[in-house]
Amino acid sequence: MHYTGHPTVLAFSKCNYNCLSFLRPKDFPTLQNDTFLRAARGEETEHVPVWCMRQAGRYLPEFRESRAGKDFFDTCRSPESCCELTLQPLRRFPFDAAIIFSDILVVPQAMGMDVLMVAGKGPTFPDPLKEPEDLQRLRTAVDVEKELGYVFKAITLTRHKIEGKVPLIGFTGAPWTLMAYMIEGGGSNTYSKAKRWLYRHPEASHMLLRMLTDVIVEYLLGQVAAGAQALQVFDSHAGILGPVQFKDFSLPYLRDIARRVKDKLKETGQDVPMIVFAKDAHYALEDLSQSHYEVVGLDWTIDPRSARERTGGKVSLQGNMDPCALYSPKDRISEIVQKMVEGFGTRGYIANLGHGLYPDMDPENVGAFVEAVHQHSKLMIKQI
Ligand SMILES: Cc1c2[nH]c(c1CCC(=O)O)Cc1[nH]c(c(CCC(=O)O)c1C)Cc1[nH]c(c(CCC(=O)O)c1C)Cc1[nH]c(c(C)c1CCC(=O)O)C2
Repeated sequence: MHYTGHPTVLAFSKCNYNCLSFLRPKDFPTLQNDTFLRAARGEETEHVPVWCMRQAGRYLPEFRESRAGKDFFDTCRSPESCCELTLQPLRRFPFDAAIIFSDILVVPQAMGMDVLMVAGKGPTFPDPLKEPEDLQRLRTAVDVEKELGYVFKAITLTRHKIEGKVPLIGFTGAPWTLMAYMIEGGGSNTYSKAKRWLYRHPEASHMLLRMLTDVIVEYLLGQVAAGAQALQVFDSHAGILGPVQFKDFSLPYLRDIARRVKDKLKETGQDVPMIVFAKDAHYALEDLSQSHYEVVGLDWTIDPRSARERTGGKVSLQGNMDPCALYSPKDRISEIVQKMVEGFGTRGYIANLGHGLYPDMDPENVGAFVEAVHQHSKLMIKQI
């Protein structure tokens, strides 16, 4: 990493994590490209902003090199590493936003659960929640600053090091998605252990979801205080629920998170756009567009025009190219992007993929995607 310029940052590079406290969330460099923030608020832009979920990831050789031989969660706990990994994609592509490198599973860790990242298997909980009694194992009053302060430090450091080029997005997992991991113990095709709780132990399920919601609200507020300029809530396993269970076990908590975060931020005169990404929950689009989030993120199973109709202009939309379209030749990517942007329209729209980038994707094609969004949208906006 090259630390240049500001003397405090220079000093920082020589010290370790423990002496980061002097690096306060203040005097951040002026934001030069606010296209993403304007689009989130439905304001006019000169081009459609674009970023990719998992833009800091294994498809980049420099990411693989930085991560080599290091434990995943040790990397998450190192603000310097998180900062470097967040900045890597920005050095290659003109993305309009950065997302802090971290993971949604740091929240269950903060609540007292062990989570390991096992190569070839993914996230693994050695001791998942099995029965409602297991809720007693969780910390009741989580000291978010103490348990997750390392994420806040990573955000503050990164916001300085981005030098105002683009806004920095903070994020969290949604209560249902985190609950699913905590009970399942890892990834699953059916999430049937977690869904079993919903049918068999609805009260305990709501108790766990409420506990998660309380931690998430504080966590998101801490991220904003540390320098996050937008927030995304990932409900990656929303689709497995179906409309009835989503309305009962996910939506109320997603709403509660947005309302509580916004109410608190209003007290201090802050306004930070919030994005909800409930993957495969197309059945809930109408509800999601009235859930206090400025932006609704979409996976690729939703047609852009019908998403616009169903959300009735109430929110900005983000998404939703099939990540696998990046396996196409570059001219085909450009055509697919053009259709997508035409479908969504250029106002109140943030281009993204419908889910994260995969490790075997060609960085050059990611570059072609970003360029196509900028190029087509600039032309379309000029013609309006
Ligand atoms: C479900 C979920 C997780 N983590 C996350 C989600 C929600 C988004 C989604 O639906 O994908 C969120 C996440 N995880 C990561 C980010 C970083 C920011 C970014 O998008 O660039 C974000 C936003 C880094 C990461 N998190 C992870 C990686 C890859 C592992 C590595 O770097 O060694 C990255 C870049 C690990 C991870 N962490 C998780 C999974 C399923 C995996 C993949 C495991 C595997 O493929 O082996 C849990």
